[in-house]
Amino acid sequence: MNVLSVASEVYPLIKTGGLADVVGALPAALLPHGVKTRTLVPGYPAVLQKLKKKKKVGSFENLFGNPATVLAAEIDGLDLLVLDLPELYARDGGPYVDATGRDYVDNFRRFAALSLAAAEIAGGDVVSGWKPDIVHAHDWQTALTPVYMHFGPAAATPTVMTIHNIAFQGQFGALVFPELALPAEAFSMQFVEYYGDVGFLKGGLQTADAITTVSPSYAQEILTPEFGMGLEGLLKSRVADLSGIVNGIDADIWDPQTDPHIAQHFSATSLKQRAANRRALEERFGLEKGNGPIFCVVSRLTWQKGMDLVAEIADELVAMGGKLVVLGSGDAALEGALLAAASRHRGHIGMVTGYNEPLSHLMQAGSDAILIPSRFEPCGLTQLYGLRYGCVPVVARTGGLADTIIDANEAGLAAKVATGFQFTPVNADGLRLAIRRVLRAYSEPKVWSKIQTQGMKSDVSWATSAERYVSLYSGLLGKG
Ligand SMILES: Nc1ncnc2c1ncn2[C@@H]1O[C@H](COP(=O)(O)OP(=O)(O)O[C@H]2O[C@H](CO)[C@@H](O)[C@H](O)[C@H]2O)[C@@H](O)[C@H]1O
Repeated sequence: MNVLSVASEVYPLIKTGGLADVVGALPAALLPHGVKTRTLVPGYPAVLQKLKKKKKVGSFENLFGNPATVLAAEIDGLDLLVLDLPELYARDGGPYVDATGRDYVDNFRRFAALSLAAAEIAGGDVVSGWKPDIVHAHDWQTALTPVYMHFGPAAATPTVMTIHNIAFQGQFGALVFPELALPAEAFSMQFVEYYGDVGFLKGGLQTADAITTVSPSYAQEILTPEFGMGLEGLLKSRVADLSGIVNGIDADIWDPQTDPHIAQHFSATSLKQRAANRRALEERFGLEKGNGPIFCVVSRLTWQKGMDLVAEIADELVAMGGKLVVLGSGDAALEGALLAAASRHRGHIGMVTGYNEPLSHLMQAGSDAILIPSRFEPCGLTQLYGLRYGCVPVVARTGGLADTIIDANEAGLAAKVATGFQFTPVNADGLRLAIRRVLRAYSEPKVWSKIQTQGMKSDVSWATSAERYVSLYSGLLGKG
């Protein structure tokens, strides 16, 4: 089976968040099942620079007014198609924002072009000798793919639309519609019209044959007004085609026994070796040496991720005997509040702002617990990395966090299945209580190491979820 996966980012070429990790790791997990994935991404400078060998395999004379080339390349086993269209993708900033952090004004065109290219490739006339059996689009940036396919040459090819985060919907003013090269009838309730605007994700959710999101709990939550963010009605009407498949992690990249970014390798049977990573972390963040637990945060600094709650309880965390290290960037006010906490508690709270992949590995290896107080979380990956690294997850009971962490309550401990701490309600009081529970468990080394080892033994691989994607794809092909 051939799958065309289309996304705006893919690890290890370009990453701003968890989407890239998933798009980068899923193909290898599908391969043993006979599913061959080609991944189409935009030719941002960061992507083109990293490709050693690339071969032109197709072209467009005119994609929204510009010529474009489709390049084929391979990196770390990923079979890539890269849409080289300098007028839209050769920019100085990131994939979505300019160097000053503002959204590119032509994002609708940049990602409509990616989606249209995917639809044309699915039609089979662009990359000679290759045509996918299934097209899998990820998030709003590629959500017009099934819409273009519906009105184009690949109307019969089954499509899957995956929601990684419904908060980002790709909503643009109605004025952009004439520029999208869609027939007039597409500006209607059944397609892209969304409260009088154009909704990219809305169009994809209307048109795709199957809709998935990245955990079973989030699949339920987005049917409610609290989490559906305006799309709950549409999703309810498509509930028969909606499923939640939990993310896995790339167990080769995130392996404490081989990780090149950590100070000392370790496993569930050599947890003492984690100490060298703790020392490296203390040094990196200027922490005083001591025995209390080190909590870490590796996150975009946003309201979604509950980072205001971390800032709010930081003083008490230190007063209770804990230490805190934070790696993240995002909202300036949240960044300021966390930096202020770090300067109030030098030696006890450390912060590094920005994006730093190697440091994120050391933090999982050297901290005792990872705080994830998200207000909503489609799946979450950092708690899965935490499980694998013996860095006990302390999570809000929501979405994929609720699905992947087993609470260390008495029953969970007695049954030897507990892997972390869940809390609700998701507010400062909830987080405070959770931290108190962590400190109590940490003071009993036997209890603590049991939680760590149980977490390290839990299956965070892609194996089960890859099977679920394969049966979803097969079901769609069977439907014909
Ligand atoms: N400053 C920093 N430096 C280095 N690395 C950093 C970093 N900040 C974050 N990261 C990394 O970025 C990734 C974040 O992934 P998440 O799944 O936690 O959230 P995100 O909201 O991006 O993803 C969305 O999509 C994914 C994929 O489906 C869902 O799991 C999730 O719930 C959804 O919100 C992790 O790999 C993390 O280590």
